[in-house]
Amino acid sequence: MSILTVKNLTKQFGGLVANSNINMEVQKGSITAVIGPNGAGKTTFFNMVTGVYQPTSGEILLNNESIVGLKPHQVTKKGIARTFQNIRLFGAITVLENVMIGMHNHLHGGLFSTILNLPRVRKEEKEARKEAYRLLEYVGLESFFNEEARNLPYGAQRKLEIARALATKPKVLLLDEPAAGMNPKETSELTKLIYNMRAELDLTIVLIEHDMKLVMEISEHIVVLDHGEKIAEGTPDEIRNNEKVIEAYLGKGAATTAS
Ligand SMILES: Nc1ncnc2c1ncn2[C@@H]1O[C@H](COP(=O)(O)OP(=O)(O)OP(=O)(O)O)[C@@H](O)[C@H]1O
Repeated sequence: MSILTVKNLTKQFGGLVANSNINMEVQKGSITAVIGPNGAGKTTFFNMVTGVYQPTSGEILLNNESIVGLKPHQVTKKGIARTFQNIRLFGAITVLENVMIGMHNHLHGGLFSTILNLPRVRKEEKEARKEAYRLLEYVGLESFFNEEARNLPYGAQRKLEIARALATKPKVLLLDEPAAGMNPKETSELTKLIYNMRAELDLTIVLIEHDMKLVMEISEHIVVLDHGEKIAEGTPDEIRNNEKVIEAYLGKGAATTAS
């Protein structure tokens, strides 16, 4: 069953067509990768799905319901969360507080009740802290809970972004280059985390990634973009051996090196 469907999705920036008539179905519970050379339109695609950009034309359906026209926070509420290519954390507040920010979409206490320090709000905040800590444990960052986010090593900051995205209780998680800047040990931990999240949290995961070892190891389905167009899609084996993809992106050694 397709949880996320895009139909003829197009985005133009002036004369530049960043996404051209993209059609795609993301199966519920799958791990899908979107790959392609720099400038192929991958992040633009994520930006449309998350409401950051409005498409020039085309449809985006979450569980058969159109999400075109929604603002980013409304898309988050519908169940799509993301991380960013350039990490976007609040550096000067703690790791735990960064995760709590991800929760504000489903907390009830408004400004007035917060100012009045109502018992209901205090209780809610206490529970939010507990839940945030639990998410930090889940991604393996609990020992950093009281650190300022900017003091975390790079790989840990990437994991913190994932914890914050999980705090919004998503159905679909979009990861934009989650392994960028990670060392091999961190990448292998990340691979495990992605697998576990999908299995344990009933998630569908879509990732943009240049690390082909990770992509080939983890994805069930791969979509390849080049110059804004979808040039191929299929299983890792099909993509690894696809002439067009080898030509545009993977290079000649791909069939042997990224296995
Ligand atoms: N806000 C914008 N205004 C104008 N052009 C843009 C904008 N956002 C993206 N583009 C252009 O759209 C094209 C696709 O960019 P995009 O960032 O989606 O590529 P990408 O595949 O994510 O690349 P990378 O792998 O380098 O992150 C590029 O030519 C880029 O310069």
